[in-house]
Amino acid sequence: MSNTDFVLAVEDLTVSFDGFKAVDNLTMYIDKNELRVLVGPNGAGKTTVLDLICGKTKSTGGSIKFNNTELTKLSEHEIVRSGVGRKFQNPSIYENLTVYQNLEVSYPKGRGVFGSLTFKRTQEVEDQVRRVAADIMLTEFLDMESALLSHGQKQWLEIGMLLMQEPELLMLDEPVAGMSAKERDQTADLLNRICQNRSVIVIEHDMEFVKKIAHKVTVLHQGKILAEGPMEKVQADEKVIEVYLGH
Ligand SMILES: Nc1ncnc2c1ncn2[C@@H]1O[C@H](COP(=O)(O)OP(=O)(O)OP(=O)(O)O)[C@@H](O)[C@H]1O
Repeated sequence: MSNTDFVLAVEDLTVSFDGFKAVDNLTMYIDKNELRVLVGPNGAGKTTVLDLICGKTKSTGGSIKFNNTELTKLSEHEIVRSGVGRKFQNPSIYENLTVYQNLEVSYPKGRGVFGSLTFKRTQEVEDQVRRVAADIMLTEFLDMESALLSHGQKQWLEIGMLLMQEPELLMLDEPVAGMSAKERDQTADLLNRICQNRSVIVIEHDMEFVKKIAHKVTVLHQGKILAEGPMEKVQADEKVIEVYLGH
């Protein structure tokens, strides 16, 4: 495959589990600073696509290029180090640590030219913690034990822990599940802010929320792309209404 200007180029990606193709010859391109939403009925293959990109599941065929580096040959750890962050549905924060400490422990080790100068490094980490805390709306809560945060704030904290690593591609699986209407709106603002300097892929079922965030929507069905494009176009697509939106 040739090189592209896309941050992520997925081409002919396939994975089969005992002969069942959960992802079937999928081709999809994500731009720099694009926020793409994956939608589709249960079992369409959305989670499996993210699992393939982050290396949790190995593909049977096809290619995944991130900044023109082939990911399908790398380990999960190497994929994280190359700049891909993934958030699963359930928050995995350290409940007994403060918000500050959760962010601090997520700062990549061995980063930065001041590695040997402790005070400079400390300042570097502190600056990054404060920047991220502002992004995730938790500046006022930095000293609070994380167990005391609301469900929505815990989700934001986990996004913040990923942002500490400054990923160039961030993937989120149903980030607003269980959130209040207000928290959903705040999360939409948060995602619109953070995709200004990275690409983001979100799996989401809540179409009102999708409308607020999506630059483009990819509709998956039986491991294949049923439709792709701006929300208005996808929403008006007969096939999409039939297999997904009509329900
Ligand atoms: N490791 C696995 N082994 C066998 N089958 C799997 C595996 N992972 C996923 N599948 C199957 O692949 C299909 C796609 O699953 P996937 O979880 O990707 O769908 P989804 O679109 O994310 O659905 P949902 O909206 O329900 O999360 C399902 O039929 C699922 O049972």
